[in-house]
Amino acid sequence: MDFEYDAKTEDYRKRLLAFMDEHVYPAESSFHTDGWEPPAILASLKEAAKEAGLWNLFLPGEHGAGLTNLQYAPLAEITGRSPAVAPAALNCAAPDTGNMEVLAEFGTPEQQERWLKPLLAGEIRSAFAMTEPQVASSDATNIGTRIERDGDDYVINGRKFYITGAMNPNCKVFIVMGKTDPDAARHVQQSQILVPRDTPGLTVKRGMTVMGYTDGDHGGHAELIFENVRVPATNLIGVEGGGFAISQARLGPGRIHHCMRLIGMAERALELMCTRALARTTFGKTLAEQGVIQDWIAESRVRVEQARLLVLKAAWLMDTVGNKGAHTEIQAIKIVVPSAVEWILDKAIQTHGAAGLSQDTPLAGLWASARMLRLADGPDEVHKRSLAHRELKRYRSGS
Ligand SMILES: Cc1cc2nc3c(=O)[nH]c(=O)nc-3n(C[C@H](O)[C@H](O)[C@H](O)COP(=O)(O)OP(=O)(O)OC[C@H]3O[C@@H](n4cnc5c(N)ncnc54)[C@H](O)[C@@H]3O)c2cc1C
Repeated sequence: MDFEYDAKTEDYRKRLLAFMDEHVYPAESSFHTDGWEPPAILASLKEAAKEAGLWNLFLPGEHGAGLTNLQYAPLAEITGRSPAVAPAALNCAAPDTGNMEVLAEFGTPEQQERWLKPLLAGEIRSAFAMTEPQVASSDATNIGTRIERDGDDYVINGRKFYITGAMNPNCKVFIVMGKTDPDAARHVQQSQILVPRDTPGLTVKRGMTVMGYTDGDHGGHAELIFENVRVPATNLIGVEGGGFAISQARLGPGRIHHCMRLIGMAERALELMCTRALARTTFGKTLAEQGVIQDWIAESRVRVEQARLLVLKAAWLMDTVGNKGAHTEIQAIKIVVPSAVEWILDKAIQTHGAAGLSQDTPLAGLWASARMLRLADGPDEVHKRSLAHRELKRYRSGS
């Protein structure tokens, strides 16, 4: 087993680390806004990233940088050190990454020309609208929004919430999941369709915070109302009834990208924890000399290494046996990594005392991100249920 990065990954890492020092960390304070608008500095960061050849790193194949998951993992980790700034600057931010993957894989040439091209160029943003406030959306078969065929159009009615990116005025298109045939078999009732933001009948009702944070450009989550929203039938992605299968295809990469970035968040938290522990003295000793703090530091290092190894294994499996073959490991990392990183952030906050809860360090915002990732892209319990089913299947008689 070879634990070294290959030459291409090393080259990207070196350039990305320099980009973080030169552009990303100095821009962080400009991203601390209470509003929903993307900070003005983002446009110049994107130009700098393009110039540095650090663009669309997440996307394998002809449309992106052509990196494998294993090559992208350590790079996404580095961007996770500043998750509100770096992924957006490099055009590697959710939910656009998943939407670009869907359009690259399932989009028609016309859909790719109209939406994928400007997304790849970083000219517009997009959102993915599945979750609904009225139903338990962790079970995607509950989704009730109707997408009904009417002549050459589809007409959409429904309500969505926590739709990431929708508060950003530059978010020009939504991929909406809804039911085209409620009477079909459970997993072929749903379809996905492209809805331009300015379509009549679509209302961005309100912004939704995450534990009080607007999430700015990184999130900007919103509640949406669809009232007789009419789009041409050619806006359907793939085939009628294919929505569930498309969701499954997008979630594998989306989940691992989140986990890769979480590792970077944990590394940053550990760095801050150690620096603070060495700098503060209580009761005649530095915090770094207190046994309990040493325990947190050691535990943090061990947990982050375990998490990283599991993420890298999942990435390697996605490259070698495909996303489907890596299903168990993708679920495993979605269960393990947000919790591990939430724990590390909690200890880093505690080490900082009151300052850890304030806007003077990035820790409180990072903690909220780790906490929300125990829900977003599926709650822990749902991943555990599905992993346990697969594990039990191995021992059922006759299987
Ligand atoms: C910050 C943030 C951003 C998001 N962005 C998007 C987005 O861009 N687009 C989008 O469509 N959605 C988005 N979501 C929504 C997210 O995907 C859903 O919240 C998630 O899938 C859970 O659905 P729910 O909220 O309806 O919870 P429910 O389905 O009502 O579940 C509630 C709780 O029930 C428990 N539970 C559920 N099933 C089981 C089970 N089988 N066994 C045991 N316990 C169970 C879990 O503890 C779960 O947390 C986002 C959410 C957040 C917080």
